[in-house]
Amino acid sequence: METDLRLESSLWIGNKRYRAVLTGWHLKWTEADKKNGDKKTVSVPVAEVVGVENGRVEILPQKSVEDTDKDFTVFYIKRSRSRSTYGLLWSLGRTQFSCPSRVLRDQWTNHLRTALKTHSPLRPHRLLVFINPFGGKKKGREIYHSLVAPLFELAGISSHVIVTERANQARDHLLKKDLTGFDGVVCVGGDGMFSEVLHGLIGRTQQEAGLCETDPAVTLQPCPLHIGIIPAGSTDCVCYATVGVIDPVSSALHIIIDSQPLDVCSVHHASTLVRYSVSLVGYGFYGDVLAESEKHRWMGPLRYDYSGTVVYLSNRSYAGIVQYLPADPLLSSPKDKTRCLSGCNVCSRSTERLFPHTSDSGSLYSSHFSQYSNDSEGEWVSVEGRFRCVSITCMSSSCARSPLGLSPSAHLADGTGDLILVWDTHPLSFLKFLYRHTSTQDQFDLPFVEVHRVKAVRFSLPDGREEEVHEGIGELNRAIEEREYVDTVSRNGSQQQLAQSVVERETMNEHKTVASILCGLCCKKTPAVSVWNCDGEILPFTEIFCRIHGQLVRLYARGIEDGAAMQNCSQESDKNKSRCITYK
Ligand SMILES: CCCCCCCCCCCCC/C=C/[C@@H](O)[C@H](CO)NC(=O)CCCCCCCCCCCCCCC
Ligand SMILES: Nc1ncnc2c1ncn2[C@@H]1O[C@H](COP(=O)(O)OP(=O)(O)OP(=O)(O)O)[C@@H](O)[C@H]1O
Ligand SMILES: [Ca+2]
Repeated sequence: METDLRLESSLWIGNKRYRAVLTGWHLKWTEADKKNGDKKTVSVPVAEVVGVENGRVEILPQKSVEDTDKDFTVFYIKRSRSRSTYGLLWSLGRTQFSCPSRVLRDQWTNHLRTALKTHSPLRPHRLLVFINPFGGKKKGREIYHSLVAPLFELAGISSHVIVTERANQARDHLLKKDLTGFDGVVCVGGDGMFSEVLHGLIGRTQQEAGLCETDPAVTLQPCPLHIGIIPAGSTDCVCYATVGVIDPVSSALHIIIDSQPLDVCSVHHASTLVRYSVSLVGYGFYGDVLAESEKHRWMGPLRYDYSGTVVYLSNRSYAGIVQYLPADPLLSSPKDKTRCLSGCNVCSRSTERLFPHTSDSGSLYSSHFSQYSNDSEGEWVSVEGRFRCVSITCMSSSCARSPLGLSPSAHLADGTGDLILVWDTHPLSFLKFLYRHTSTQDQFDLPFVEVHRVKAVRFSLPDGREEEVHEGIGELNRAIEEREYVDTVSRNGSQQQLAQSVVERETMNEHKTVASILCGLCCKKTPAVSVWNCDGEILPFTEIFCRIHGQLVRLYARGIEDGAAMQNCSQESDKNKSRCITYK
């Protein structure tokens, strides 16, 4: 294969002559008329070539085509360090080559296109795109059409675009409409839009597999369609934690070339499925911040800082019983100070453990899944007391507020979650814990903080506590519970019932806000229970059971690329290098 695709000739860039070589894995060009010591070689991995066009072509910021006979343009991934984050920004690199003849030009473009097909056969061809026109700064439509669509076109990807008109439209579409021919689903929006797509795709996959999502013991079927995220929301935590930067062009380029499995946590109450989560299932502080922030939506993203301050000053802690099933401690630890970066070994080994019959389990695209296998599990552990917060996260949950995240050493795809227990403590100590999230200081190195790598968690209230539940919150929960039940039944029922459930869910959201506002106004008492924050949604139940499903979905991403680590890649084999070369 390598020899078939090999092509070597002189090419011109501007008025300089280069020796260009296409091998199976790389396109390289070296200045020809320089002394050996001054010769610089640019090497682009074929896996990072986005597209090849005849003529002298530009794509961004505006498309322009000069249809000349002897020229061709190669577009590829270019990296730069981001000032504000740890990940690397990707942009579209472009080089225009001139050939001495049209025949040679056609030979180059044909060889390059064949190399792309051979080495990147699993790139998406057709995508379903949902744009939330109201997410974040309300720029979703503009971002997609000006920055993303031109890149998809260049990469030969066709897309069907739906601008949503209501909440849950994307989820409902994925649950019931024909998805034949689509390789993946892209959401343009924030974590809320991602969550809609996540629920739609997981639900659809289980329906088609005839599996019952409500049973926490069931091994769920991994989703065959990939999910892509174009960040255009308020927090964009899932994008930040899986790509390392909040940048629509970087994300569009990842959608074109990448694949990354992701763990998902299912949250259950009694025998119902409540929700799925990938970033935060949090009780106490984070639940209270979310509930408080719902009253101040008009503040935009700032509402979280305002609500965080209000909740911090209210100085609350909550009683609870936390039971957890520890993950195998020999595999990794949340305190091992490692980071899950692109090509992470812990995650690759987990792929082999979770799907042992997959032949190419370590490769970028392994789309066949087998049954979930239990490794050496420990015994359930139970702790009881008062907590400032109880958080479960399947990944680091890094975001702009906390660049290393809730659990800096958590892994995207190792089949485990991290349980963070913050025991009741002095307000200043708790502030110290919160503040450490904003720096590289270890938030777990505090005497009132525990962190455990887990596979499942159960939370319950101590005996008698339920009766103490604050009236307003109790009412709120009952109202939501009723509607959530209707919603769950409807998802497994007829289309008419499903349509009914959409109306019910929207009313439920209004009830949530009204009930919490009334509650805040009518009563100054500290509530005995908090609420759960599940990826930015308030859960209608206090007693829950969570289970981590290893690599249940796949994103168009590759995990965070670390600038420093990239430069250590120079000694890698050609195949690995294709994932870590830096362009200057
Ligand atoms: C002194 C500075 C302390 C800064 C503390 C920063 C901690 C930040 C931790 C961020 C964790 C994000 C987890 C991701 C959750 C997402 O799935 C979800 C959906 O988008 N977002 C939220 O629920 C939104 C939740 C947003 C939570 C923000 C909490 C902000 C706390 C501010 C506390 C200020 C205390 C000041 C006292 C004087
Ligand atoms: N057309 C629409 N009208 C109203 N709501 C919508 C629409 N489309 C999607 N939504 C809902 O809007 C919510 C927030 O959207 P999204 O996550 O894209 O933006 P965001 O700015 O990050 O959100 P948030 O302000 O909640 O952080 C989602 O939960 C989604 O269900
Ligand atoms: Ca994980």
